[in-house]
Amino acid sequence: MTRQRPFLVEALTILALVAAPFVLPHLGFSPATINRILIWGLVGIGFDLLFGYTGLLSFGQSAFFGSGGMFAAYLLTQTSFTNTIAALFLGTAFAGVIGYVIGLIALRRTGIYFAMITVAIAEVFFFVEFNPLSQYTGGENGLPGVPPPNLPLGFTTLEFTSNLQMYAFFAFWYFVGLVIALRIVRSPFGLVMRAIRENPLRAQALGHNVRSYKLVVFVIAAMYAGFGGGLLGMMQGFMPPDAFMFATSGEIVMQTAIGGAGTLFGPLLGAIVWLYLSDFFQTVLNLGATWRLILGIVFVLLVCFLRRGLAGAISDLYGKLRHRRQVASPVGAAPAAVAAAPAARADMGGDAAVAIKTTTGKTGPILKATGLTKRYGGLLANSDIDFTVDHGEIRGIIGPNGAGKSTFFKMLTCEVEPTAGRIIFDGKDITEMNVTDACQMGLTKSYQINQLFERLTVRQNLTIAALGELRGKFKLDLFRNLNKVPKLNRLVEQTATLVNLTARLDAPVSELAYGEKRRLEIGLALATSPSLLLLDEPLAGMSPQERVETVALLKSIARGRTLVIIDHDMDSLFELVGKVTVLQEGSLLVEGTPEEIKSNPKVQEAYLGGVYEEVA
Ligand SMILES: Nc1ncnc2c1ncn2[C@@H]1O[C@H](COP(=O)(O)OP(=O)(O)OP(=O)(O)O)[C@@H](O)[C@H]1O
Repeated sequence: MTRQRPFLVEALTILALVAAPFVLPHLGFSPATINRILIWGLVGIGFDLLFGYTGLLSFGQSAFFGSGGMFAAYLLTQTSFTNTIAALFLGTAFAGVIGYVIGLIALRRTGIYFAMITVAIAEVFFFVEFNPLSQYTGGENGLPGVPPPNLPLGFTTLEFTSNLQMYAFFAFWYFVGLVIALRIVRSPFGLVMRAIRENPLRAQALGHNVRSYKLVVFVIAAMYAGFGGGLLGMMQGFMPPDAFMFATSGEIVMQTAIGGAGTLFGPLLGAIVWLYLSDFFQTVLNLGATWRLILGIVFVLLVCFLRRGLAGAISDLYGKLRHRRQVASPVGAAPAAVAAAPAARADMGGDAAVAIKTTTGKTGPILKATGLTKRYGGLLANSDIDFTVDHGEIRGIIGPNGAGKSTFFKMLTCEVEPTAGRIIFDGKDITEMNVTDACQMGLTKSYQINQLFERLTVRQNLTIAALGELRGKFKLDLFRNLNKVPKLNRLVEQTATLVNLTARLDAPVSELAYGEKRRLEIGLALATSPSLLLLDEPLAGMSPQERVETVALLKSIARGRTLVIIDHDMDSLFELVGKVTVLQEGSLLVEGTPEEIKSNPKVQEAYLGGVYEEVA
């Protein structure tokens, strides 16, 4: 895994939080603005987990911000409740419950539809706060009289009444919120979140229950928002109804975009810029309503020119400086790289048999499909196919373009539901199963067109696949250290060795050559330790040299495994497989050994059209 300096980020954050109330006032920040920045920064951490790390753009945070804040304020102003910290946590829990219910609805859709549902939800909450629930929320008056935070210690009660005391209280909770979020993003759960952001369909196909992961992150983000809402009420001594306004959600989104999504610190930096400028334009320059126009222009400029936001720009600059320093002192850099290799080998522990499963010595069919049919409207992509694969078999599937090969694979891996027919895998009927459960059972495929996690490294890609195998389809291991998952490193490194990517483990996928990406595509499927692996055109798009290398690789992968391979490169395929199935126009034409297929007149006529004779 990547080398990290433990607690460096946390230590720097503490330093910055301690220095801020003494430094920022000299730069023109009022104490109230500084406190407000912390609240927005904290709410933004939750939003960043949702948007920056999991790729879910929600405009509904105002609903949770308002609900959590109102709940805490209601307890403290309308009941005999006096414990502010308990009220904050109850407000947070309330926001979490609401987040759970809304998440169940909103997460039924993805992309723009998900975002639009969250907009609608924010509006519904705004309406509900002002109308049916106004007797509890104070309607347009909000709830006045919220006490400042206090901490009962038994013998005395600490009161946080002055701006600086409140700052200390907010900074403490900001830090706690940050540490929790850092633990989450460094956990196996956090890596699956990034997988979902990059390629949710592949994450699903690698055995992760994407919907459950999304729901948990949605609830976490709602809880951060609810906690922030509670803090706002205490800071202002009044819970304002405009917490529920859509503008609240909009500001969280904009501040995160300015500061940099997927960084955790981005929302705080964005809040610093946003709140400072809005104060400056309104109170120092007295721009009247024009401040919104100018702030809008500043927002557009920042987002256009700093694509990864302020935090992204700072991290890019730091990366460049580090790179320059390494180039300037190559002697110092080399030993580190060299040292990494033995460490990796040591991690393999010389125990190559442990992680990736091979065949179990079973005999007989591992997969049996009968009458498999897929209809797309009027088009019959697959028609009444009977197909059996035995344990330990290496099967090839060929057929002209459009013969229905990929559709057939999609049905076998439960990516698409057959129109008719049944699929029995390892003795179990999986016809109506989903792709995640099929993968968990040990049936998966590599894709004809690469489906990788592009912005992550090779190691992270393989880790995502291996996590599905080692943790099951869902695990709430939010605070577990990714480096401490048993067998994980070994499984990742064994897979990298199998697909010849050991030297590229820490390279971002976007920097790989095409052939390397194709090998990683196979590696992702392999890292799930499938008992039956389907490879959809593994040689597609490769140069002749890459094909030769990949065929050699596939031969070594094939040892002790059960594989079905689709490919158009018949010479290579016939070298690899023991038996070939030929599809034509969606139907099974013939099955046989490569020699039988080569000489079969039906195949010659219907599929090869004599071409293979020429090649042979
Ligand atoms: N989602 C879909 N909706 C409608 N038609 C589809 C869909 N997927 C595939 N088809 C059609 O089904 C037929 C079989 O497609 P499929 O991709 O399975 O063929 P193939 O043998 O894998 O082709 P190739 O070798 O070019 O990849 C084609 O006519 C294709 O256009």
